[in-house]
Amino acid sequence: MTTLRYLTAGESHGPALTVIIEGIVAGLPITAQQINEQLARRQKGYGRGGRMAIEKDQATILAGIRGGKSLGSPISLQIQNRDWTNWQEIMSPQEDAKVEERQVTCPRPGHADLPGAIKYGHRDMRNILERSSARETAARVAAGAVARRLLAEAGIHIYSHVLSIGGVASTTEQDLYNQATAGKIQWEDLQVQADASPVHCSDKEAEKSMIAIIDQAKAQGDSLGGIIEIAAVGLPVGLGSHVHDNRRLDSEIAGAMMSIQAIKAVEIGAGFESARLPGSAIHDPIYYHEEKGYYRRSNRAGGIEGGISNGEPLIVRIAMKPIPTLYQPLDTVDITNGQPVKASVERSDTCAVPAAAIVAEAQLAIVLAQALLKSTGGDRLEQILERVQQMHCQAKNF
Ligand SMILES: Cc1cc2nc3c(=O)[nH]c(=O)nc-3n(C[C@H](O)[C@H](O)[C@H](O)COP(=O)(O)O)c2cc1C
Ligand SMILES: C=C(O[C@@H]1CC(C(=O)O)=C[C@@H](OP(=O)(O)O)[C@H]1O)C(=O)O
Repeated sequence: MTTLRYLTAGESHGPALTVIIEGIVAGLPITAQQINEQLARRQKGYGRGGRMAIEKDQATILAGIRGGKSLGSPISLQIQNRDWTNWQEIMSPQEDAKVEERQVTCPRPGHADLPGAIKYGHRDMRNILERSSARETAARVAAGAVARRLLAEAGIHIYSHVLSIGGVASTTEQDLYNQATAGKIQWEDLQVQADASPVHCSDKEAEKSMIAIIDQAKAQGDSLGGIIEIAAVGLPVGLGSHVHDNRRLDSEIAGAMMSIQAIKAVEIGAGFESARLPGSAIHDPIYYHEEKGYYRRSNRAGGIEGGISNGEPLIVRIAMKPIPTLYQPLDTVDITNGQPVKASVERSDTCAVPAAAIVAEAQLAIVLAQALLKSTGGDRLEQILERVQQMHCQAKNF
């Protein structure tokens, strides 16, 4: 069984982020430009703070790719932090680093500052925030870009859009995914529209209200979360398994989504709605067509039954909490003297929901590539692709 794994390293204001991806088969065409396109998508989005004006994320390929194709060896990627030049004396690994500067001693409610400091015994909570920062998601998106190249070869594509920000919800956006699921509009067109929108939502009316509410939150020193929907199409039947807890595709997806900084809830298909309705209104009746094989006319299961992909589009929704750093900070306690104070203010985003959508696409790509490699085995791309074709044929002719 081929396993795909990855490991990131890097502090937010350190010299660079690094990611090593192991388990990508040989022969996968992949370029730095394709990785950089995904990194650029993550950097867009209305409501981000000053840092995004400093960074221009680009991946340097250090290992595992030669002549535009994967070798089968671990792939190593690096993304420079341009902001490092402003932090090198403070963040230096050398003993003479100016660690007494920019110390954080007033923990921000909602961030990892206090529990992290207590756990690791750091009196300067910068030692926690540097790694708990979602800067690390750039490395995940780079890994996800490699995974999505593999998926694309196998005919699997991933899309996302924003459904709501700070409670301002689009009334039509959800319907677009329903129409795409029903084959009435193209998924690609939807993605182009979402990518062109500053809030990653194709509903222009909702976009205006979302921008207005972000502006308002910023003016008030507040922050906002929101809801994102992610879809994967082209999956063969049979990714994941019902036989063991950690082989269920839905459990792997939920874990990956919850691993994204500030994501607090995950739904697959009808999700929480399915608790409200009777079985007759929730489960998707099964039909058979000579050309298509088995299919559904609805997709409330969101493409997974029994922990296994059923061939329908995979639909995942996630909720992001508001950014914890507030320019009008909440009450906290100064850990140097136990006195009540206002929380530390670090340069911060007001809303990062559009960026989190791209991170969620990357996480989904990684989980699906892992599941694909587990089901297909193989060491080279053509072996994977042959097996995927076989899976499609077997499902159709079952
Ligand atoms: C793309 C992205 C950007 C973020 N930007 C900020 C930020 O500027 N300031 C901040 O305090 N938190 C930001 N966050 C959220 C924190 O990283 C997150 O709230 C923190 O890790 C604690 O969340 P947790 O309890 O889910 O781990 C961002 C999250 C994401 C996904
Ligand atoms: C750097 C990124 O996001 C950062 C995530 C983040 C946090 O606390 O999570 C805090 C901010 O960092 P800084 O204080 O350096 O501006 C964000 O900018 C990024 O997405 O690349």
